[in-house]
Amino acid sequence: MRLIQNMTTIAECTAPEYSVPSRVIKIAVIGGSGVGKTALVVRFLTRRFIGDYERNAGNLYSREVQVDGDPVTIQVQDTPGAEMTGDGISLPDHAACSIQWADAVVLVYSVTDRGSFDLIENLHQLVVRAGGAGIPPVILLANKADLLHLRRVDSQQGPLLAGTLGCSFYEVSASEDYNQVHGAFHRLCCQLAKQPPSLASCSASATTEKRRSPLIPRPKSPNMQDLKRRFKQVLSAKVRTVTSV
Ligand SMILES: Nc1nc2c(ncn2[C@@H]2O[C@H](COP(=O)(O)OP(=O)(O)OP(=O)(O)O)[C@@H](O)[C@H]2O)c(=O)[nH]1
Repeated sequence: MRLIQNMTTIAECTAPEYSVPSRVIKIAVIGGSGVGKTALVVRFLTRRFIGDYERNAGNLYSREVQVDGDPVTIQVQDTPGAEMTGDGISLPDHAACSIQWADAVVLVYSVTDRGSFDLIENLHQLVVRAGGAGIPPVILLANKADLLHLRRVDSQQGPLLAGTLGCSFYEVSASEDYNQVHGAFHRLCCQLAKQPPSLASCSASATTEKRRSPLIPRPKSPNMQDLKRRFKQVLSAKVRTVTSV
């Protein structure tokens, strides 16, 4: 019951009803496995940090928010983790499709995982190749900044890499700091919302449609139900723990 009340509060804060159709902004979140992609997306959209997630199958989350006073529907595509293999990078099909679909890409590594940092340049190349003439805006997020004792990527390396790639950089902690996470995503949304509809996405964006091959399946449909299910799972796990003590 408490959970439902909380969800209602979140919905009231961030998803008011609008009478005019809102602009749609599509963001794909890409990175190595376990870097906190899901945690970041859920933190941004719900303010909450949930410690445990099933391995990522690639959910699409959708929410209406206000950007500079205008209603905007933000769709955030969470993706399965990329990995480095002997012959290069292995990116699940779903993540590759998401790059084609998105208006903007959030590249994520964990400061505790050197391998995830080493993937970023290759992932950026994939984004550039998928974008063709119209490379989408990209931001680089270094997550898990709270785990100081486990740090494997120096704090100067992220900004340096971002400078080389020509994208903005944010070091964040999904677990400790909502404002950092929100700030990074929100600035990206503002940037996209300022672009004219022909460049940023609206429901029938010409640019996005051009980049999307008819053979590429669309990412999974909007899934707030899945979020609610996860909250319930976490809540019932906590209740079980309390009962068993
Ligand atoms: N300490 C700390 N842990 C985090 C942070 N972000 C995520 N985690 C933890 O890291 C683990 C992986 O987080 P996920 O959000 O599932 O990562 P993912 O990138 O979606 O993982 P895959 O689904 O395997 O691709 C979970 O145990 C999270 O609780 C953070 O900022 N700080």
